[in-house]
Amino acid sequence: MYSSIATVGLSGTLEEKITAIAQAGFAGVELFENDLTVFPGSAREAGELIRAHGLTLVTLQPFRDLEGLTGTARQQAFDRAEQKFDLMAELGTDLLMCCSTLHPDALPGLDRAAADYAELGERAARRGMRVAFEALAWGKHIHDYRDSWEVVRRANHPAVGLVLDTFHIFSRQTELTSMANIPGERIFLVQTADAPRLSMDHLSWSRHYRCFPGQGELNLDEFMQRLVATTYQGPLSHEIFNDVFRMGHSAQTARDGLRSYHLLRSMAQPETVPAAQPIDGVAFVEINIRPERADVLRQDLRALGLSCVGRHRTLSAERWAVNQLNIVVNMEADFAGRPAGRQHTHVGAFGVLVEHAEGAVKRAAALGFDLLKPEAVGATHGMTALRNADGSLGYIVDAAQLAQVWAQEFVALDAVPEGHLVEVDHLSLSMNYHDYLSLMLQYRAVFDVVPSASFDVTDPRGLIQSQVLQNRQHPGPFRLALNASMSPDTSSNRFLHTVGGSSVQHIALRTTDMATTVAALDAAEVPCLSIPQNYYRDVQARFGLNPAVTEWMRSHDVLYDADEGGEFHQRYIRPEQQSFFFEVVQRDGYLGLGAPNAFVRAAAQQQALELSTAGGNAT
Ligand SMILES: O=C(O)c1ccc(O)c(O)c1
Ligand SMILES: [Mg+2]
Repeated sequence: MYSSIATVGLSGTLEEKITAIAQAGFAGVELFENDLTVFPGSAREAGELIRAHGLTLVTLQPFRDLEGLTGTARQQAFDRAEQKFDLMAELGTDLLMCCSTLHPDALPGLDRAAADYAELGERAARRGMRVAFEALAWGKHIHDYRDSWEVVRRANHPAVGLVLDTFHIFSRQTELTSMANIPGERIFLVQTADAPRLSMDHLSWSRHYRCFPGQGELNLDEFMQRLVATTYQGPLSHEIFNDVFRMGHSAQTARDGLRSYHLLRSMAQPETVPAAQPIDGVAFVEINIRPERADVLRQDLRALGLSCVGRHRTLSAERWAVNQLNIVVNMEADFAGRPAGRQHTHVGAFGVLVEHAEGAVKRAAALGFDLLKPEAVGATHGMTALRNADGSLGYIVDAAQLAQVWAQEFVALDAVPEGHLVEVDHLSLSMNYHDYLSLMLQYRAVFDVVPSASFDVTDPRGLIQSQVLQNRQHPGPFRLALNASMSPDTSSNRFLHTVGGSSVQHIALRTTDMATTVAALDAAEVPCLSIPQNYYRDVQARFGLNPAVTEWMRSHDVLYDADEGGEFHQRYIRPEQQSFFFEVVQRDGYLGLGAPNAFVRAAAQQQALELSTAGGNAT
């Protein structure tokens, strides 16, 4: 099998698409005919462009509405096909990909379709060409791969083969066991796509929401195993119709496409790549801050019960800790490997804990992800980092390495205190829309984490799409919320503008005793996000708590939720001040991240912003 991608999946002109595809390292490309139609040169020049970039032109696609016609309509369909064969000769490809018909006059019948394809195959063969037949999920008569295979089988012509497209197969929930009946050499093309599970018509779902394998929810693992069993040897070609991919950033999209291809190959041959490991928690969060601003942060950390337990031996950086919670306050003006263009205080890096860091790093490298090796930037801590699409770093670290980092990189100042705060509960990233699927792929491909269903947070200025990556064994120790918004003024996009790019927007810290943590924050006069009063009327009505409990939450701006696992309390501190902010949570068996409260938080942030702007206090 070899890598390929359809031009429809990228943004830009044909030349831009081909450049991005070649630079990412693909071997082949499917030419979507619209891209040829608007190409300013001839078909021959388009073919030369593709070959000059070292790519194989896998197929011209799609050819539509061939089978099931009679009389002149049938004749015209074959004439049209002959003209596409002329085009293919000039382009330099031998395969025409044909979709099952949507023609209003097309008649049903597998034998009729098989006879049409036998004739098309015969015409193609005369010119040294081949045709491949695909069942569209919304095909008029043929919308199931078992039927398209039956057409190919009955056509019984060496120049007629099958297309398997994972979207069409999974979107109709067709069983995969019948793949075992198809000899690998009769499959001429495999088109790979993933997708979120949505309930909408097949065509709209396919044309707008496809994504790369590893970004959606289809069972591509099983598909790949069954495909290997057929002994198929041809291209694995991503065919992705996606609204975000069409908007731009083709180089990044193409690179992700190749990573996704490596992921598919690893599903087919799991023994070739180290297994994905679960994430056991957030090892540390590193905050980049200018020295003159650090005192406010130190004050907040102290109020939260953290102590400054170490000073970096060579850099202007401090380690603050309590129990398993570690925050590195980095005051270096310019630190190698950090994202460019960030002005404000921001989270420049965080570390994720795995059992064997070396295995996870090897897996990430094998799948083609960008890694920052410590040697490359003259760092002595020994930790390799994934370079997140947002520019921040995701260090991969195991317990032994982490202990060594603290012992060797920092001069110990104090013992790590015990207190009510125990660890990072979750991180919430706000990112550019085009980074969303990129990060999703990275975490899901490298680690054994799974996404929650996607949901929309209603911000006063628009919707924020949100999804949580978490342990497969749920509830587990790791949760990473991904947020992105198409609306320019939502809280997540305001944050992007302030910080100068995607980053961690809030760090949620878990306390075992919210009342004590709140009292300590109040005693230290750490401001918290003011929650609208009406929220508590609704909490009281929904949960029927003791009114005194609700009143305590109201007077302390604590948010509440409960699910089948248990109760949840949250409080946001110093909102908007340092661009990112802390959240303190207490979870007593609760499974989620307080999603039902997210719209209240977004509105409260908007109100806080308006107040601070009106008062001339904007930071
Ligand atoms: O949406 C379409 O029309 C379309 C075209 C070609 C394909 O291979 C496909 O899967 C869908
Ligand atoms: Mg297809």
